[in-house]
Amino acid sequence: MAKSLPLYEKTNIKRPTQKVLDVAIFILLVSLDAYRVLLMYNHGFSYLQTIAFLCEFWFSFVWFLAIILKWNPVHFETYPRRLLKREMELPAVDIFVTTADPVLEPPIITVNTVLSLMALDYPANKLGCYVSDDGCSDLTLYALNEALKFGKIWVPFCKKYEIQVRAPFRYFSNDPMPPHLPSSTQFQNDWVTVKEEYEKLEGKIKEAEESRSFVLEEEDGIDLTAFSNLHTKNHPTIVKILWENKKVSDELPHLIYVSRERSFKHHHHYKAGAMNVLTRVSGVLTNAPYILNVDCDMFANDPQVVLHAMCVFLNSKYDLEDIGYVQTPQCFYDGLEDDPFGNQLVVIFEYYARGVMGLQGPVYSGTGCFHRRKVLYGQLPHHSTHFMDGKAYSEQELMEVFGYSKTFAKSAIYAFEETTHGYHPNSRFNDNLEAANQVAGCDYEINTTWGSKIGWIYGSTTEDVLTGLVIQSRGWRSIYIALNPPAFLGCAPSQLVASLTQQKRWVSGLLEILFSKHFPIFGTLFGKLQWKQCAVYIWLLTWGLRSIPELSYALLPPYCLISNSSFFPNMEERAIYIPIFLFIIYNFQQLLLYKETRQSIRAWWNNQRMGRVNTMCAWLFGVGSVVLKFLGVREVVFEVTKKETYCEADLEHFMFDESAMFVPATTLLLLQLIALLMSFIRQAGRMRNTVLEVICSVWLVLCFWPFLKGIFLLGKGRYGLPFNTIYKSAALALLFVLLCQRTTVN
Ligand SMILES: O=c1ccn([C@@H]2O[C@H](COP(=O)(O)OP(=O)(O)O[C@H]3O[C@H](CO)[C@@H](O)[C@H](O)[C@H]3O)[C@@H](O)[C@H]2O)c(=O)[nH]1
Ligand SMILES: [Mn+2]
Repeated sequence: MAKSLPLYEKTNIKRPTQKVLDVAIFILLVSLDAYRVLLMYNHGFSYLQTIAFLCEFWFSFVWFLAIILKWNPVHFETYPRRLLKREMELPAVDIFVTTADPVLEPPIITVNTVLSLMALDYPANKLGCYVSDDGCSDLTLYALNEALKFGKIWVPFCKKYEIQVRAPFRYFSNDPMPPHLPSSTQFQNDWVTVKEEYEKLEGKIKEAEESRSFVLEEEDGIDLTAFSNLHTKNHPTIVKILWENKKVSDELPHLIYVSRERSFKHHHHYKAGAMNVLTRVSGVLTNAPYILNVDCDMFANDPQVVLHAMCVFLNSKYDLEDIGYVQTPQCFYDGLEDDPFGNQLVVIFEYYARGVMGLQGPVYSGTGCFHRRKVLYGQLPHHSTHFMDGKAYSEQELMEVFGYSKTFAKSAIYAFEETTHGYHPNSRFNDNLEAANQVAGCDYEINTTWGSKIGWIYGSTTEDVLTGLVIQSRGWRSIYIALNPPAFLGCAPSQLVASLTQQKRWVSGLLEILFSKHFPIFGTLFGKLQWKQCAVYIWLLTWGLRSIPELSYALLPPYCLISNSSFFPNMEERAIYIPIFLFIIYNFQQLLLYKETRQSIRAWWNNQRMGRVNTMCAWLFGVGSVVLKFLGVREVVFEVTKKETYCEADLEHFMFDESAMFVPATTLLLLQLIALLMSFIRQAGRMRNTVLEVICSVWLVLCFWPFLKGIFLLGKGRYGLPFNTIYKSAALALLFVLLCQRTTVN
């Protein structure tokens, strides 16, 4: 009987080769540590050996954490057809889309994401789509409203012909009609009409963007006066119901625009603040028991994705007791060939996310994630109705936790009970519009636990990881589902600077969590974070710290070459095989990962090179910005990534700007070159004692090759490194050389 068939199956993935290599590398690392200790034991203390030891010890520690993380990879297969066969009412889902800047995030991108979500294969009366606009732009509102009109032909078209890709810009991107589509004349006519309509929509939005003037027709019933003369960082709440579904399952889902109140007096907590506002606004309007959230560029690429997620949640009552959220991987469209900036994250999601799935479950990564509302409201696992933090709360007490809106407190009670259709199925939005405006206000959170215990947690620019950590510390598990083709597709930064800025923000955000009261070990000691999961979080949160040992280690070869010393075993010692094997096996393993995920050798090289560039540029500065934050000098800010609908050719080149981020990498490169040159002149080919140091230096030069080009292209527009960066780096490099020589004299 269909009813008894499970909605998902969990299988363990076997990766014996990877495991063997992982362990081999770990043994080699430990041997290297032991070698250093023995050396110092026998020959006395040395600064050089101590630094080398500390760095290598750190690398071994990180590797150990990574082994825990990757050890039990798991795959989840979900069966939406079986779900549909179970004759049950599907639960409502509120969908949150966040956008923050109409220039960096062009409205046409947001609109496509919204259209893909409105066209999902799920009863439309069960979906509510909320768009948060932190840019408070009438252009975004206008674009959404136009998109809604187009949606009225797009959604039926997609459903009628079972179109797979439901973001129109992707669907129509191959100009001729896709070959695999039905060939009936009716379809072809429809296809042409819909395409024309989409082009009109695109045209209208483009024109509005360029001319900054547009009119909403009277029949739209939307008043734009709220936007006139407002400051985008200081304005009242604007909530617009663009579409209210009249409980018809094949109509369009609800569509609501929200621009929360902003004021100079209140911190707005970036995306986390926006998500909390959406949680409350949706709470008083639809109050669906499940929440899906995506960034504005992450369109739904599999129309059945909600059904897939529901397979996990609705499989059995037992699952509902402790599954908090379901995360899909972040995948990107139009990735540049061979991933020049190493930001496609394929290996991270395939090996690491699947690995964590075998533990307490994936880390929440901000987009493409389904949460249960009551989990965000602070409920503990294994407590059904009405409980938060294990206690029953009255409406009055709920108002103390959730803020002064009575309507919201009432809705929270429904949320804890997790009724399938959400809140007050018979009321209309208009009845609660006032409450919606109220809960989106700046001061609403004062004296509540929003951002500290409930909702999206404040205090980090990677609010996603922090929120997931808090949820998992309460004992919730999470599930990772990786569909093929990917459930959501978004836009990865297509240029070096944007990519580094993103890395820097991630790293600072992660460190903000590491040095907060949410330090994962507390979650294990005082909460319900499993210890292996704790190791995963430590591995992740310490990303930025890695830049310090990596930088120190990268300085050792040039130091030795300049000062005519060595820190690796020399040719006469058998211990020389340790670093040699380490280097070979490590790179072989990495190559294998790229081969297994069907990426090219070039992609491996680019990623490993970007690994070094990221640590030396972005991560180091990420550490710096957190230090400045803790010194009270400057807050860490959330710099939004620029999004594009398509990528120009020629982007695979490194393009530089005036940013100080490029100084450490350029310095490091110059140092390797000077050191190689000096040692070559001094030893004239007799480099028996420093073979490994030379190899390391050459390897680093290869990693920073694009910077070398940047030096030669000095002044040639964005391809060259700015003069400023070069002379600062040269000065630093010379200083280092002088220091090295002084220490050898002594
Ligand atoms: O004040 C703000 C700043 C950002 N955003 C939104 O946050 C999302 C993510 O911003 P983006 O610039 O795309 O950052 P990414 O680094 O690409 O985002 C990843 O990393 C973030 C921080 O870890 C997560 O929040 C995201 O979900 C995750 O996709 C976008 O939809 C923005 O519109 C806001 O709503 N308000
Ligand atoms: Mn993004």
